[in-house]
Parts: sequence; C-alpha cells; structure tokens
Amino acid sequence: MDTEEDQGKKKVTIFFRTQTRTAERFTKALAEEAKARYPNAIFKVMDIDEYATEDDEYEENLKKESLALFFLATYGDGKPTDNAARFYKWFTEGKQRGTWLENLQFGVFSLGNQQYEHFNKVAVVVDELLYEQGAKHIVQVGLGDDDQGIEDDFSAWRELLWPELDKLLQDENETGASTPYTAAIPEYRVVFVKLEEVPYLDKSLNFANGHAIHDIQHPCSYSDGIANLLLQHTVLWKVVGKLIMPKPKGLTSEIKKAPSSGLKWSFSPGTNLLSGGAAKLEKESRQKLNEFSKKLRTFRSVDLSAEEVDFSGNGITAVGLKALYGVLQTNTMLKTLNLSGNNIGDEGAKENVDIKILTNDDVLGDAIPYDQQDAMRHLCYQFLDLMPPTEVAAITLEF
Ligand SMILES: Cc1cc2nc3c(=O)[nH]c(=O)nc-3n(C[C@H](O)[C@H](O)[C@H](O)COP(=O)(O)O)c2cc1C
Repeated sequence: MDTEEDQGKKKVTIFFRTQTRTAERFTKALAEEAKARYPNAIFKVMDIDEYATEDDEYEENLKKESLALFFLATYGDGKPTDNAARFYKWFTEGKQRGTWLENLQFGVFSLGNQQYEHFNKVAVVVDELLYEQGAKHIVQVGLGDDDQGIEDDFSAWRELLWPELDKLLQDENETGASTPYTAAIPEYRVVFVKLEEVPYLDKSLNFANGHAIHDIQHPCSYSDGIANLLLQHTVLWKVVGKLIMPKPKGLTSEIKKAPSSGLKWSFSPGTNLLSGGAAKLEKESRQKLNEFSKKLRTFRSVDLSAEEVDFSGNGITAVGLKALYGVLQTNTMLKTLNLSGNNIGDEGAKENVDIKILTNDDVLGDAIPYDQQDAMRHLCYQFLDLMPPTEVAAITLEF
C-alpha cells in the first residue's frame, strides 16, 4: 500500500488493454478528467500486462483493489489483445476462486466492433466473472462499437459513471454541482464561407459529421479542405459568454438570493453579434470565462432577478430570441430583459419556446454530451440566423 492511501485517499485503478490504442486513449482521458473532478482521490492507469509479473501476483494485487475500471478491447474470434492474453487466460481458466473479490467495486467499458461474431466478448466475459467472484458493479458494462461510433458509446457510459463516482469519491460537503472540473474551455468558432467560392456545397447549412461526438479532440469540421476560403471568423463561445456572463464585477457576489445591486448587463447595439472582423480568443478572456464557469458551478442557480439584461438594438430576430431564451433561461432568473429595437415580431413574442436548453456547463466548456449536440448545433444555427443569410454557405464548428 502506498503513502497516499495511508493518508486516507481513495484509490481508483483504471486498467486497459489495447492493440490499436483506443482503449488506452479512453483510459487516459477518463483518468485526466477524474483527477480534476476528484482531487482527493488517486487514479492509477495500468496496462494490465504490467500489473503482475507472475500469475500469482494478479490475485494478490487484485485483492487489494477496492475500486477499479476496465477498458478492454476484443480481437480476432473474441480473443483478448496481445497485452492481455496472460491476464485473460489466468482469469478465465484458473481455479475456482469463490467470491474472493467482495471488496471490489468495478465498471467495465468494452471495445469491439459489431461486425465481428464475438462482439465485445472479452470485456463481457471479464465483467461477468468479476461479478460472479463477488465484485460489485458501480455501472453496467458499456458496449463500445467501433462500427457505429465508439466515441459516443464511451461518452454515454462516462455520463453514467460520474454520478456513481460522485457518490463514492466526493467529500460529504461537496455536491455534484460543484464538481471542480477544470478542463480547458473549447473554442466554439463559426466560420463563414462565401457560397460562390464553394460551389460544391449545398446551399443549406450542413454539418457533415453527423452524430459523431464532438469535443476538443474531435472537432466537428465541415471545411477541412477549404480552410483557405475562410473569410470571417467568429468566436461563438464569446458571443455565448457575453449572453450569459456578467461583467467581472458580478463574479464577486454570491448570487444565492437576488442581489440588491441592480447590476445591469448592457451591450451596445450589435456587440453580441460580432459582425465585423475576427474575434481573437485572448488568453485573459479565456481565463475569465473559465473562472466564471467554475464560479457558476458552485451555485445551484443563478438569480439575477434584480438584474437588468439589455440586448436592445442587437438585430435579434424571432429565432434569435429562442436561442437567447435558451441560454438565459438556464440557471438564470431575470428581472428585465430589454429587447427593444430588435426585429422580433409576433412569432418571437410567443412564450412557447421548444428548443432544448443547454446548460451553462455545455456552453462553458465540458465536452458536449451526445444528446446535447443537436441542441448546440441548433443554437449555432439560430445565432447564424442573426447574420445576413446570403453570406453563409458553410459552417465549421470547432468544439
Ligand atoms: C483484426 C481485428 C480483429 C477484431 N476482432 C474483434 C472481435 O472479435 N470482436 C469485437 O467485438 N471486435 C473486434 N475487433 C474490433 C476492435 O476490438 C475495436 O476496433 C476496438 O476499438 C479496438 O480497440 P483498441 O484500439 O484499444 O485496440 C477487431 C479488430 C481488428 C482490427
């Protein structure tokens, strides 16, 4: 047992076995995020082949584990990867061991491809055997399918995992809302391309990446081949940030009740549309946004009911209003929202806003879960509806 455990820190071992490194990549991504979420726990990433030099050591070492995650890939005819063959043989063919793993809580994410007959066999077998031998699931086995979008599968499984880890690893006075995840804020960049310069594109706005997961590592990019055609760059997160972010002064007040300051967010006409020139992402503003993001997460809700938010004269249309509504509604109660001087019309005045609402977390930085990506796209469309439509032929969203 190492020193950190002696100091009472909970330890999580994340095992992987991989051939073409997908499992290793997922393992490391998860460990990275988990370390930020749970600073009081220790996460160890372990190639399963290096876990024991002799077979006997598997048993000896596994007995000491209390929380473990497994990322296991399956290869030809349901065989383990090369680096897992020894462990798999030992675990599946060994002696009857009874329920010797009662102290272990575990989760398995499997990597496979449904085109193969023995889809995800290795992980499923290990998952069953761990359970049979007394270990307890913290989450059901995640079946990653390389044929359909394994990133999505991983993302979905990870979203099931966090609440369970919250229960096990968060200190009693911490809550899910205050999870101190400090990942870098992605840039939401919208790129406009003139139609006549990209004649092969459909005039309607299109996102080529379909349902793939998009985050910093996997940007949704429509214009890989047309980077030289980019005429205008807009940093959309900055727009969104402006919509939901008070001036830094606002950060200092603990907004649990309506503040009496009557802070007013005011944007001069056109400033939240960023219609001219490229908006460069400055390090300082990124930091501020990050800080604000962290601050927001410490509140269950942000009450701006004493505040005034002024978007007058910003060229906001009915669809733009829906987007605005979606952003502002989340965690936010407003006293006044000034939309005078915008071309909203009757349609926009209806209260029936049916777009899916993004959370501040989504807007401010975390990888965007699969089920919210459509909403993110939708929001981007709606922002784009605020722009002159004839100019826009293609969009690149880089999350
Ligand atoms: C030669 C080969 C054989 C495979 N055999 C299987 C299989 O039997 N069952 C399965 O579910 N997936 C199978 N797969 C798919 C891999 O498990 C899948 O691509 C996985 O994501 C690889 O993970 P890794 O990059 O961590 O090695 C096979 C892939 C290759 C290239």
